[in-house]
Amino acid sequence: MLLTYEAMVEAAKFATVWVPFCRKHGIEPRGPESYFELKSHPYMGRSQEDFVNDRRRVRKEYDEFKARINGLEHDIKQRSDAYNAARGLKDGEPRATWMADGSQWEGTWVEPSENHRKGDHAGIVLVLVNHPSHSRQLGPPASADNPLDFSMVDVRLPMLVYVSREKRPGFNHEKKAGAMNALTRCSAVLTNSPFILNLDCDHYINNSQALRAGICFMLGRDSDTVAFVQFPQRFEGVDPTDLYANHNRIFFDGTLRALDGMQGPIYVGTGCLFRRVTLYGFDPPRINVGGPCFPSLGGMFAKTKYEKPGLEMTTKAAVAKGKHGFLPLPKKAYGKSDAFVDSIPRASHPSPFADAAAVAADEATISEAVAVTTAAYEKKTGWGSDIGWVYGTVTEDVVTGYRMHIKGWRSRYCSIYPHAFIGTAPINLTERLYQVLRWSTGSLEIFFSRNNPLFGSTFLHPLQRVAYINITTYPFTALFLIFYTTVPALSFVTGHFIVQRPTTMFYVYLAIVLGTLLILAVLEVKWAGVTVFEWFRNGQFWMTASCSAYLAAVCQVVVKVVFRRDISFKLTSKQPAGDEKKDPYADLYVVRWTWLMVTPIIIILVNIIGSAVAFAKVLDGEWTHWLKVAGGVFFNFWVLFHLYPFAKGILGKHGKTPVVVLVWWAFTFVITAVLYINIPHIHGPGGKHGHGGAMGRHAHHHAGNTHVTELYGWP
Ligand SMILES: O=c1ccn([C@@H]2O[C@H](COP(=O)(O)OP(=O)(O)O[C@H]3O[C@H](CO)[C@@H](O)[C@H](O)[C@H]3O)[C@@H](O)[C@H]2O)c(=O)[nH]1
Ligand SMILES: [Mn+2]
Repeated sequence: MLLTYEAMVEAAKFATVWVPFCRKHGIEPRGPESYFELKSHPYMGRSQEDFVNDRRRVRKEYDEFKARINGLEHDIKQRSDAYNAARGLKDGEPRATWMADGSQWEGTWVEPSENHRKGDHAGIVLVLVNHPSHSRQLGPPASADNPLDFSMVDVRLPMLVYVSREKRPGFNHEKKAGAMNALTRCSAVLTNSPFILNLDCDHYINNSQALRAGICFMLGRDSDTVAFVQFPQRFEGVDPTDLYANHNRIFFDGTLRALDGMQGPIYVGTGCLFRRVTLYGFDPPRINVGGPCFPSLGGMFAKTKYEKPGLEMTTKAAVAKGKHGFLPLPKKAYGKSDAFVDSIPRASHPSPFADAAAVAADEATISEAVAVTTAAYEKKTGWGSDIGWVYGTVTEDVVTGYRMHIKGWRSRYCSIYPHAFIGTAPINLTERLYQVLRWSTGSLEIFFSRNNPLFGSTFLHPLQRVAYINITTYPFTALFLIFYTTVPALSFVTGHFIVQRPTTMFYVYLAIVLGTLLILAVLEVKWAGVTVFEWFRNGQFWMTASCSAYLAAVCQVVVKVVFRRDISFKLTSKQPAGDEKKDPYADLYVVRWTWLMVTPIIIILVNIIGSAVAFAKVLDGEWTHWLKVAGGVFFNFWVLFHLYPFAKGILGKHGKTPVVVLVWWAFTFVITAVLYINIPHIHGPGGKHGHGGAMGRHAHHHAGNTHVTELYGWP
């Protein structure tokens, strides 16, 4: 949409001031919004006067820039109305949207019409800032209309291009994966840099050294087998108590970092630096994924060893003659653009063609760049399967990284401080549940696809395979969790218990499971640097997500696999901009009802009622083993403890007062207990049927009168 384009034009204009200013004074962070919000003293160690003046000036420029951005929508509309009026359009004639230079905008129009509406428009490639020169370019000294002295500063800006791929109704554009593939081809034609940084639209660069840090892992000794460098995702705008575990610390600082000791972290969609050729389906130059534990297991059964193509295959002459034999896939798999295919050897062997000035953004290049982003380009090619981002799942990231790992590529984890990139997270319960629903659905889709990690090539490190199996099957935990969180509490009501008299083996299993959990927890807290509080938050949100989103994901995927119905992708909406100043976390307690909330609510009720009934039975004298009852009730409370953030979330703005949840729960508890005692009911044995068990053993007989509760197992 023209709005995005013109906002980029404004940003490019502001950058001519902002970037040299940052270079001159070593400004950090480089995002102007976060920089100007800094509370700490920004004057430390800098030449006072010059800096203070420059800063004041840039601040003013920034405020004006923001005002222009905010006014854009209005300006574009007004300008277009003026142009359209000047042309004396009759009623019913389409009203075009006009660019500042007086030409018609090709993309989506303010008033949609044929070929100019969302999902139906031509492709557009517009160069906003062209290739910078290779040598330093100093700026102008201070002058009357420009008080900023840039005479000692390099003022070059990197190339900046607006790309909007062609969209047609009824065409599967493959969402983000499709967008990334179009961008990859487009950038190959325009710049063909050997490395690609991929950021979501809701992320920004927070540390100017991030790229350099990442590149080190790509260029260092022995790093030619590294396909991508993954940075942890960091978020801002999350409430301080991180009610729904948005920071995901265990995953980023524990899991991803641990994977670094094997073949490398999985690709998580954003904050990732790629080696371009790995996206083209190239194999690594060597296989060395074994690591210290399994030095030769990786690739042990591999039939073919990859050989690096001779450089003679990639010379200009050879390429001109159409010798594309060095390509890992047939030439036609890459699509019909010769310009694109010719860019591949230059990306895989950049040195002979180091002369990058050869790449010019002339008219022919631009029309080629548009051509590779057309909707039909990928028809009958390998894009989306063997080349580029992989299609067919809503979590294209995991599977794209996976396909590189099974070729024997490694990946690296790069965590730096200040955080390399920062993004926004959904702080609202509903959005958060939808987000994990999408992730868990995507994971299962991968499991039920040809990319099931059970069958991946032997180049995959054995433990890496275990990690991939875990990441594609974890939603199944929902089935067990639902059982664990309801059956014990229901047993209090019905009086039938699954575990009658735990055996020694039962206790041994229990001890092993608890011991493992404890070791894991210690590792996560001590080694990954996750605080104990964050650790609990993680556990709490895991239970919430598991009994709602994971369960729904399992159902959705079963429907997809059985009935072949497609799953729709909903963009995660983040907290709305606007009255941020008032309460930045206002969205946290906005309740939007969803079916995903049903199971957790049921589980909460079942556990409160179960405990209340048990309590009543003891009061009533029906049960005498009160200590054992207490054990079971404790387990119910443990479940409730995990669902506490969820309960807070659904209470909406009342949940802001922490005690309110507890008051509600206590109320339900008391009512149930009182009702149970006062309503006449059948005391005594039941036991017509047994429950199936995920508890390690089944009770084969129900001793009708034993009112004994025991430990039910621990989640
Ligand atoms: O049709 C689409 C939908 C999404 N996007 C991009 O995809 C990103 C991810 O979508 P978002 O709504 O921000 O989802 P999140 O849940 O925040 O994203 C996480 O999960 C996704 C699915 O696993 C990954 O793709 C993301 O990189 C990862 O940050 C967006 O920022 C967009 O840049 C598109 O380009 N086209
Ligand atoms: Mn996102």
